[in-house]
Order: sequence, then structure tokens, then C-alpha cells
Amino acid sequence: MPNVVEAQSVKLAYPRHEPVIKDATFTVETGEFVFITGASGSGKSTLLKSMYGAMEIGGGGMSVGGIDMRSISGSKLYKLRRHIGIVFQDYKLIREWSVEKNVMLPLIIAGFPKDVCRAQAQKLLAHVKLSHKADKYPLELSGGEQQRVAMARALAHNPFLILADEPTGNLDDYSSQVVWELLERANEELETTILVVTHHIPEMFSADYRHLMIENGVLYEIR
Ligand SMILES: Nc1ncnc2c1ncn2[C@@H]1O[C@H](COP(=O)(O)OP(=O)(O)OP(=O)(O)O)[C@@H](O)[C@H]1O
Repeated sequence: MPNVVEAQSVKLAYPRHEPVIKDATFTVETGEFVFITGASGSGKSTLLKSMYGAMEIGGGGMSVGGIDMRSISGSKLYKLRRHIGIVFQDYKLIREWSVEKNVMLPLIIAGFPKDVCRAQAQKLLAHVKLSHKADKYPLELSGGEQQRVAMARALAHNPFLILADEPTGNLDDYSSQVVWELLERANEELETTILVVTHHIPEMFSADYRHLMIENGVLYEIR
């Protein structure tokens, strides 16, 4: 397996704006848990977006899962996203669907039989401690519970890579803990590679994690 992410002198700029990222060079190997920090507006979300094809690579080179991201579009992009789990701060759950069906979504798209989708959704809802809410609808849940559903959904199809943007930004301590534990578990038990944009690295991650930091458009390896 090639490195999960390889970035060489990446530049990222919004149209008619100065580059947000002027130089990002880094490698992420399979099974790594990586935090990306930086001041507000430093370009963390922008960098994350470039890794799932939502931000054009303006210079340099990047590959994700061995796929060249410089000119990715159409079916190639669709295929890549099917193997990545993406978690935003604003959950993006489907309101008209039950919690369980929301978690089943990536598996439904991938064409798995319904009983397989349901069994996997039930397993993940247990991991995020929401089995008792499987039949509820997103708007009947608290913000923290919705984010835990989004996290379960992001993991449902066993992605090789999770990209999470401030996954605990709005959450209370309990929901934050559940989210971090789930990410840690996916990383340890399934070797899922995880990249998390955050303002604060939680204390439970004291040992082996990697830490990248963006400052003035340049990405630095802290460890
Ligand atoms: N669609 C856009 N068009 C133009 N500029 C944008 C756009 N989206 C973001 N920016 C700018 O790019 C810069 C980086 O934004 P980004 O969201 O990546 O920062 P961030 O580090 O994730 O910030 P925060 O920690 O506050 O979420 C900011 O100056 C922002 O204003």
C-alpha cells in the first residue's frame, strides 16, 4: 500500500485570493493518527478539503490513497470518496431518515444487502452509545448525539482514511470523549488512518500521535 497521503510543496488558493497554503509537504502512512493544528483562518479546513477533492491543488502535488489529486474529478473522485470517511462540525445528517438509516447510508450507496447494512449500523450505534436512538430522527437528538451519529456513519463502510474537521468543536465533555474513543478504536483495531483538524489535542492522546501545524501558510511537522 502506498502512503495514504503524500503532499509535496502543495499550494492552495481560493479564486482571486492570495494562497492560503503556500507550502505543505508531508506524508501520512497507513495507520497513523495525525492532528493538524493552527490559528483560526490558517488554512486547516482548506488543507483537509484538498484531501477529498473539494479544493483544487494550485501547485505542487498530492496523492491520497495512491490517487493523484491534481486533476481528480468525476467517477475517480466518487470512487475515492466512497473509501474515505468525512466528518464535519455540522453533521450533515439527512433529516428525513432515521438515525439507523443515516448510519447505513455509505453501505447502501456501496450496494450492500440491507441486512448487512443494518447489522453494521447497529454495531456502530452501540459503539457511540446510541443504540436506544436508532429509530429516532436527527432533529430529535441533541447536537452531541447527532455528531456521534455522523461519526458512526463515517466509519460504517470501513474507510481506509477518516478526515475530521473539528469533530468535537461544539460538543460537551461526554460526547467529545465518545467521539475521541471511537476514533482511537478505529485507529487501533482497524488500522484506519485518521487526520483530525482541531484547536486542542485532547490529553488522552499523549503518546504516539503525529502533529502537523500550519503557520503563515506553511505546514510544519511538530512530531
Ligand atoms: N470559499 C472561500 N473563498 C475565499 N476565501 C476562503 C473561502 N473559504 C475560506 N477562505 C479563507 O481561507 C482562509 C483559511 O480558511 P480555513 O477555513 O481553511 O481556516 P481554518 O484554519 O480551518 O480556520 P478555523 O480554525 O477558524 O476553522 C481564511 O482566511 C478564510 O477566510
